[in-house]
Amino acid sequence: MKYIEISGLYKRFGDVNAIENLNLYIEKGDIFGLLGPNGAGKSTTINILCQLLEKDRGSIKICNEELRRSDANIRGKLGIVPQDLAIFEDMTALENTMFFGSLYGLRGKDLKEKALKALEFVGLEDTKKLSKTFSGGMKRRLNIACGIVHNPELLILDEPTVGIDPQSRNHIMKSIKFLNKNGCTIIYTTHYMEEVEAICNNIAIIDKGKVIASGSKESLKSIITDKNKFEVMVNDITEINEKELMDIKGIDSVEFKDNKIIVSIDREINGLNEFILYISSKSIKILDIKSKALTLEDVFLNLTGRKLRD
Ligand SMILES: Nc1ncnc2c1ncn2[C@@H]1O[C@H](COP(=O)(O)OP(=O)(O)OP(=O)(O)O)[C@@H](O)[C@H]1O
Repeated sequence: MKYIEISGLYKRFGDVNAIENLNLYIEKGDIFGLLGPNGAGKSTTINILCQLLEKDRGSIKICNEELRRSDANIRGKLGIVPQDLAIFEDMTALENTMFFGSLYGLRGKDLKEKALKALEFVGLEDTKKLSKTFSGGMKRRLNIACGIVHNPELLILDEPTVGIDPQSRNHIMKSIKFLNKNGCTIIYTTHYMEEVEAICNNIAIIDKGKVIASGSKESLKSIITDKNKFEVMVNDITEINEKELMDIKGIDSVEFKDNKIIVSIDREINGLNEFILYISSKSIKILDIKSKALTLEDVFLNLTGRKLRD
């Protein structure tokens, strides 16, 4: 069932077309990844969806009903975890969570119980200190508790893992999967393709305010079946020139990591032969060659000619 359907969405800020004819739909029960580089239009899209920003034009339907401004019914079903932390530094975790719960109409015993449950869920139940003493990861987790306190049926998270430690990141990833298993539809925006690969089932890749590809992870990767990717370990990487490699016919992209070259090669043109000849011509030894799985980063690179994170 189409849960959310966005069609022909436009938003302009002065001279900047932040969103330009954006179309996408999200199924109920999805963990839907909105993946794109900085400035692609992710936050603008979800701010319009959350009614924090007015669209210039276009249609947003939730359960087949056109979203109207200040629709209280929809607001109650939505949980929002904004990119910029929305917590009060001079309040404790419980006070913050209860404050946001009260905005959603929760009161009394029910409010406190739900706030404690949300804090337990993000692993902050025992914290009595003021939020200003929290680490970045703890603040991010509190931000999530404030967004889920009223048990929303749709949770929108805008880059919730920016600048946090790996432990908090893992906690957030696990929490999102758990919420989803319990019936919550999730929209997750990020420019970290690893996160999208790890938790999302359906994805829209957006760039310059438009959806450039959408579908399941597998269907997106099948866009680039004409490429092979290899990881080549060599004894000395210093003599290898990126431009010379890119000049070899059939070589699509090259990346260097320690003493490894990660190279994407056109299947049609047998560039691997030429690549090996080039390496040998420099008297460099190949220690290992592995075939590598394609990633969403490769899909983005293939579609735009740019990296997700430059
Ligand atoms: N309030 C605003 N005023 C002017 N320009 C804006 C405003 N909000 C966004 N923009 C511009 O609109 C474009 C899309 O921005 P948006 O924040 O939606 O991108 P994003 O994909 O969320 O990027 P990021 O990951 O950096 O948050 C950018 O060029 C941005 O500079």
